[in-house]
Amino acid sequence: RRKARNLPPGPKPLPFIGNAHQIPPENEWIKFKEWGDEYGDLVKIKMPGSMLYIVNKRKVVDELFEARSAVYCSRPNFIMASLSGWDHSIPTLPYGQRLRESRKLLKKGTSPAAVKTYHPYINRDLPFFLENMLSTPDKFVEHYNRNAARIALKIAYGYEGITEDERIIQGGVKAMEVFSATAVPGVWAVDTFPFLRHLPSWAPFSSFKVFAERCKRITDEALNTPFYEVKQRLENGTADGSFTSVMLSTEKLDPETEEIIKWCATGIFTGQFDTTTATLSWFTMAMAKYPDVQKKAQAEIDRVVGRDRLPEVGDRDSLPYTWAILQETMRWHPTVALVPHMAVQDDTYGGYFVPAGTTVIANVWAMMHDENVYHDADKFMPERFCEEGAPDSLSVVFGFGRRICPGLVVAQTHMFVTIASILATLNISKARDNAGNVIEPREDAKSGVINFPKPFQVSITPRSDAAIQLIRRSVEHSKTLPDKLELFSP
Ligand code: HEM
Repeated sequence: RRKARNLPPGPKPLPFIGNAHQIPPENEWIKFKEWGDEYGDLVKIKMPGSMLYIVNKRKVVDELFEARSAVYCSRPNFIMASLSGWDHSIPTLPYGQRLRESRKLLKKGTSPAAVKTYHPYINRDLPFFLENMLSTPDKFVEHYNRNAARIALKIAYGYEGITEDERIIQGGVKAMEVFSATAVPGVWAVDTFPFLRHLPSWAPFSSFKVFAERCKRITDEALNTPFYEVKQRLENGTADGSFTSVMLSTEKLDPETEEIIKWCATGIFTGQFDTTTATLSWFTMAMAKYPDVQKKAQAEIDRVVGRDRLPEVGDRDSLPYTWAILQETMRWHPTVALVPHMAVQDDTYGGYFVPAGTTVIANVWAMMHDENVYHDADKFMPERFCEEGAPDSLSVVFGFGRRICPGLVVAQTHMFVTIASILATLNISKARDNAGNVIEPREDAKSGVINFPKPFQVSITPRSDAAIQLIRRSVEHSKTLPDKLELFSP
């Protein structure tokens, strides 16, 4: 049937391995964009035993993932991720009742109204983060990670205090490493040939099972521990306000609903820290490479917020240039560069046949580097988002249609205020080696689901003595505030 229909063009495949040998292990979105320029709106790629379509243009993604969202709403097989303990995670769920219920429940804790109740906590936590940046600036990635993880842990499970959280954070970091390695479409043979999962662990070609079993132990420990601790605390009457405690107390509980709540909490916890850390890492690189942008944003913050207090979540509307920096960061190096959806029924686009079950990958990086939309796309220029009618990047980088990221409000809120606070108090510049030569940060991404830059060095210093005093005063003030989250009503 497929032969009889008109399939889109694509690079010439080899027998058995298809195009696998032509896909680079890193920055593959650049290659996909080149193929888009050569072959058109839909590019067909053959992988061993499966077929992927790549979409590089926003108008096509709008047409498929937004206007025909009911068709392009599922996910490809993530059997390897599933065997590794991520079997009910929301991002890998196929479209269906379970996904709808999960998203409905998750929305109660991530809606704009719920996120408003997190503002005081996010504002309270920032001075501690800035203090860490002052004392060990070289560990900036770790500080981003810890700050995001603490906020995510607070929202998801209500944990308190840095030291207490550390063991849970370490577990979450490891679980996310497992996710990033196992949830990449087309990489694991078992995702293409599901029967392989039934091989016994000692059989030839089944080393993936031994790896998956090891991963599953890490994932189970990381994701079950915080959830069951909240349950225990609820029973003891000592649980703090959190998504999990609110949901376990207000939903009509049966084992399935409880399981859904557990995976929603996992979605909040693990959805936040890697994505935020990756985005803020690219922001840091941008500030080092583009000092004029940094100065302009600092001038805006000094003018609007002054130097006597830190920026807060509520300042967002009065800081359009700083907001444009967030938009430009997410355009320059989108956090999730490739977004896979799966068609649940046969479809056609531009005369080409899309069989049910085809994985269609939206190349967000290509859309954000389309020269017809964003001139000098490789350059970091927040000004482009200050112009009248500028095409929005935030409506693309968080995904599409029925699978759009449920955490986008909390993510944008947290990242914005973090960026504004850094700019208010710190200077970021290029690092120098021992001989005094400038070290140019390289725009290289690691491989994986989340687009992290490879490790790079910058210099982070306080803007002034007054900025150091402001951070110290704010830390003291934060210590007087409760390390608790206000409860949202579901
Ligand atoms: C920089 C921050 C973030 C970025 C760039 C981001 C981006 C994305 C993208 C592109 C998707 C896939 C959407 C699609 O398939 O069309 C997604 C899904 C998801 N995100 Fe986020 N995200 C971020 C933060 C968060 C946060 C803070 C949470 C939790 C509160 C979260 C939870 C989720 C969940 C649960 C899904 C799966 C949704 C589904 O498959 O139906 N994300 N995110």
